[in-house]
Amino acid sequence: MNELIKIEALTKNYQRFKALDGVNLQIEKGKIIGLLGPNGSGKTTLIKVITGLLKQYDGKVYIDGKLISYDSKSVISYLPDQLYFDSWMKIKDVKRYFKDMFSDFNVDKFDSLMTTFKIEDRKYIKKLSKGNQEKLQLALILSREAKIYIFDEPIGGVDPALRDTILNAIMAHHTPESTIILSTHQIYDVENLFDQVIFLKEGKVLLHEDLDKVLEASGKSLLETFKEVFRYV
Ligand SMILES: Nc1ncnc2c1ncn2[C@@H]1O[C@H](COP(=O)(O)OP(=O)(O)OP(=O)(O)O)[C@@H](O)[C@H]1O
Repeated sequence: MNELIKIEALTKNYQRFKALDGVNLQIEKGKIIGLLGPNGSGKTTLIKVITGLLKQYDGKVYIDGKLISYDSKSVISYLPDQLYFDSWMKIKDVKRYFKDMFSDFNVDKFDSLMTTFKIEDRKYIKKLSKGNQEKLQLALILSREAKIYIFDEPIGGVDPALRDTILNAIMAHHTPESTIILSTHQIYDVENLFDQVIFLKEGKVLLHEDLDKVLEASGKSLLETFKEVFRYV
């Protein structure tokens, strides 16, 4: 089965505000997908639904062929953008925690990523720089042998050199069996990585298409296309 995520008529209201409005999506395996849209378009809300953090909504969400449930977490590797660690925790503690929590957590992969990122095990997480915290988060996500990897702004607020390191690590760990969903505003840096893009606007899917087709139809870069589609009046 090629379909890893299927979403039918998904609507999410926050009180009377519609954050997601009748979203239908089918996401296949083996893809790298850019989830793009302006501030407030519903990207994080959609990610929270797919990852099971938000449970109150209308519509149906299937993960790996089954209606979303607590078990769906076993095929999705995701960390919320705000990570909360106790002040006593060192990297080796969070590694142990992940090993206990997720049977698919690959310790060797984690250690190798931390070596690549030059971060030592005995460091306190709270004392890491923002960039190193981003790298730790990335290593935790990538070290699971999951089917779906979701990144919400993995390169927000990091320097351009680190951006490349992070994007290279994501690319290096991608397999034909897994799908990556990457939400970002840094379109210029990532547009060559995507197989497909999803444009969200005011809670609706404006476009879900192969990147090649989008570029061919517009005759412009993805960044230029994005700016044109979402231009503020
Ligand atoms: N808990 C909440 N209560 C009320 N409104 C919310 C809540 N969470 C999100 N919203 C609203 O829902 C809309 C979609 O928010 P969401 O965070 O999904 O957008 P986004 O596309 O991820 O934005 P950004 O690019 O700025 O991160 C926004 O208008 C936001 O203000």
